[in-house]
Amino acid sequence: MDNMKEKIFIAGTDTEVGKTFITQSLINAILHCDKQVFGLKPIASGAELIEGQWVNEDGQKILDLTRRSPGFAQISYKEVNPLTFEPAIAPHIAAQEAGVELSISELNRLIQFPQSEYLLIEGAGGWLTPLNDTETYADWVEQKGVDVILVVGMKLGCLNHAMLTVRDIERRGLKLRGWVANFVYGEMNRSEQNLDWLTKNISAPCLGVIPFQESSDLQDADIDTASGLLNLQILL
Ligand SMILES: Nc1ncnc2c1ncn2[C@@H]1O[C@H](COP(=O)(O)OP(=O)(O)OP(=O)(O)O)[C@@H](O)[C@H]1O
Ligand SMILES: C[C@H](N)[C@H](N)CCCCCC(=O)O
Ligand SMILES: [Mg+2]
Repeated sequence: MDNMKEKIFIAGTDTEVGKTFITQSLINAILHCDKQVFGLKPIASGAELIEGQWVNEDGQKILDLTRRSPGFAQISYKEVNPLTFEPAIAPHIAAQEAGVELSISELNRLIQFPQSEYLLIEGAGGWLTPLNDTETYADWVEQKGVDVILVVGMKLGCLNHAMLTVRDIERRGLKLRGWVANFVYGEMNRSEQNLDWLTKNISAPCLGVIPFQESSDLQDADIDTASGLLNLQILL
């Protein structure tokens, strides 16, 4: 029986805006509600060889949390991150260099959505990250018809990045479930006014405002803090 309630793609206004941190925080929050959740990082670039396996940091972080979910303690790295490229560059270039096909059909071949109450899928880079010369990651999301949560990296320039992304998500007929303001770059001038503008201009709800976390390497405590600031009501 299909017990899947929610399938959500975590998009960002750019690379390094906190998609992984917010994905971890969402998984953590869902686990605290005693729900089953599986995190996927289908495509990752930037990896190191560990015991004969290419491992990406995002993939490992999402695997570690997913393994805490009921029934998923034994899942393998590849189940979370099937496509891993060594250099930390645009995935379509990394794939080309590695002689690996990166396409919608290849994603569909490699990824069978696991049976889980919640499925969170972290993208790579921004919304229109290419898969190849003709397809983007967003095209795959559109084909799968999954809902989207957008992580906005709060900085000067993010209003434009956020609205371009929101408009393209909506143009594709996808549902934007909400957005998260992540102060990943530290303080921002006129942050309140910027938050206010985003709130007025994005029709989907703001699920949380996450302050800059001081720890140099984000730990479980930071994930707990962010989880506590996320409003999951729309998902539960
Ligand atoms: N609120 C925050 N406060 C402090 N540091 C943060 C915050 N959010 C994220 N970071 C840090 O910023 C960096 C980028 O975050 P993260 O890896 O989650 O970005 P990303 O959008 O997933 O990037 P990618 O496109 O590579 O997947 C990481 O070092 C992370 O620990
Ligand atoms: C390596 C990096 N951290 C991400 N995983 C991939 C970023 C892809 C960006 C593509 C682009 O230029 O828009
Ligand atoms: Mg990431």
